[in-house]
Amino acid sequence: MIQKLIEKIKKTNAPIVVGLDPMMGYIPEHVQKKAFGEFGETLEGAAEAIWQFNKEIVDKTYDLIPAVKPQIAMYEQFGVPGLAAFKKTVDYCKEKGLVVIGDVKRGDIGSTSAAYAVAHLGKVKVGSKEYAPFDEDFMTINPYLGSDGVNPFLDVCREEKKGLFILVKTSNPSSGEFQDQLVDGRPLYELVGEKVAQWGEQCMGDDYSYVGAVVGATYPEMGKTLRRVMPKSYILVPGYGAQGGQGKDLVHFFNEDGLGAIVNSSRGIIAAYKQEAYARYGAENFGEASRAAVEDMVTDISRALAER
Ligand SMILES: O=C(O)c1cc(=O)[nH]c(=O)n1[C@@H]1O[C@H](COP(=O)(O)O)[C@@H](O)[C@H]1O
Repeated sequence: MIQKLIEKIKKTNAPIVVGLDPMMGYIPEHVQKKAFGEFGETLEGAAEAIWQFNKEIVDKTYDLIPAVKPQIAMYEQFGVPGLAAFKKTVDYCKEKGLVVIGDVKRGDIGSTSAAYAVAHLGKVKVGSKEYAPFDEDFMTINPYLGSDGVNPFLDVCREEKKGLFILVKTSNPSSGEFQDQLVDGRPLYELVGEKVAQWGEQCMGDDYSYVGAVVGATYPEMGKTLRRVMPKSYILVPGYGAQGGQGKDLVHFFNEDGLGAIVNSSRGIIAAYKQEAYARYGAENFGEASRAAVEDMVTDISRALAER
């Protein structure tokens, strides 16, 4: 799957991910109204609104981008219908040829991690049959429990040729509270980065491992160090746009080959129509506004990479 991701990045010339985080407040009135008209103001109505919103954004952007990252919390809050909308979104994006990164941030003791790995990347046995329940291409995981909590994910990745993005240094303001603590004089995130590089060696594609890392765009200096610590790991970089990250902050997340990083923007793309820069599109044309925001993001990152 890392190979497919790299091929798609090269083909689109766009090392970006559109984050499908459909909070209700971002879904235009007319989409909500139609869904509620059909299903009422119910969890089913909310799930339908989410699905219609996602579909329009995907239809308007899929030819420009390699990958999407649906964040499961935004769906889960609407219960079982919300999760069905998550699955429908995953399947539709795959039909459109996109790589799907399930942002599910799992991780537990080994036996529980194994079940999470099966749910999102692998296959579950039911009697004599096997099913791929959510079937994303990559998933995000939290490594806080250590190797025996991570190994079940690595096993499923090797079997299925799928991939992981492991939290190393997160983009949020408090991420330093634990992640920057010094352990034998070195920050914890660096030790986790080293571990990701080791786990990644067990899961190598041609040039890159299919075990990647998450490092926030909001910490560019740390990104520079972590790029060196994990040379063969793809870095998923959230924090662009709504959290303040810009193209110029991102150049050190990339390797010399121009690969090695993929930058996520969620609100900056899916809620573009609410921003002044794209207000001319109006809520009716929110998909077109997202397309314009994708084009601007790609230009910003390409320019920064060309100038480095
Ligand atoms: O794993 C992630 O994707 C993630 C890690 C991190 O450190 N920071 C972070 O913002 N994210 C996710 O990336 C997305 C960022 O959304 P925007 O700030 O709207 O672009 C959300 O889905 C977050 O859950």
